[in-house]
Amino acid sequence: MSDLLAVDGLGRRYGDLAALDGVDLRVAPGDRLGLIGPNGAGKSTLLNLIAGSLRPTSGRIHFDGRDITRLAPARRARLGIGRTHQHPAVWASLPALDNVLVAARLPWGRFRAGRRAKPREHARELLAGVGLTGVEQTLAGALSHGQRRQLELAMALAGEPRLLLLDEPAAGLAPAEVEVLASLLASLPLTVAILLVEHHLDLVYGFADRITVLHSGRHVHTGTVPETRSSPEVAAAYAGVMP
Ligand SMILES: Nc1ncnc2c1ncn2[C@@H]1O[C@H](COP(=O)(O)OP(=O)(O)OP(=O)(O)O)[C@@H](O)[C@H]1O
Repeated sequence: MSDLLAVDGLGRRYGDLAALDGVDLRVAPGDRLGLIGPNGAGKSTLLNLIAGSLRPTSGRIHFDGRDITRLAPARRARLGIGRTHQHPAVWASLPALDNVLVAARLPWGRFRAGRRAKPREHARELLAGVGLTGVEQTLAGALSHGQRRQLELAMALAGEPRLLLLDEPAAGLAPAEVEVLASLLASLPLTVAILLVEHHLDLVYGFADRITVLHSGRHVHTGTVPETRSSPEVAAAYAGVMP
């Protein structure tokens, strides 16, 4: 199958520090790719470069065959790249339902979900799909941290992305909430490819078809879950003994 996302030689420097150093990555439609690595490995940098909130200092990014390296984040979103953040980005003073409605009408949603005949019904369905029923009129700021994560996921899905970038969705969740998240991720449709950045390795191993490992800004491994579990390079990266 042809690539949905192709990342070639991607790099980002901060002065002398290479936060990301010549990384290649491929994501096919419907892929479930886990992106792991110890703290400071460059995972969020790679995700932000793909989303467009950060500009690379080297390399190219293609989405659906189009060079998006210099495109603004909203234009990438309109092409079908959705994301969630390490700290859920929701409008705290708006009810949960309105958060989804607004997300569906933003520039990237206008030509997709925002065109739906019954937007409120659709927004309710999206909330139910992420396990949020009965809190439609609750202000997002009054939701628990786990619920805000679920809400942000519904908001990202409102844009009907073809690629969804998830930045540490399990961070700050209680074990029971991680289980809810795992079933939620498993229920997402294969029309959306998912790139999951996560420190919760059991969650990644249960979810991903393939796993890419970064260390000190460099790609050290891509393989299946069993290959990743038994990789000496991965063990070394986590032991902090990679050169
Ligand atoms: N704005 C910045 N200025 C300087 N250095 C930065 C900046 N952002 C990131 N870095 C550095 O780039 C490297 C990669 O950071 P990044 O946040 O991508 O890692 P990560 O794998 O996501 O880490 P974590 O798992 O801790 O979130 C780190 O050494 C980090 O300190």
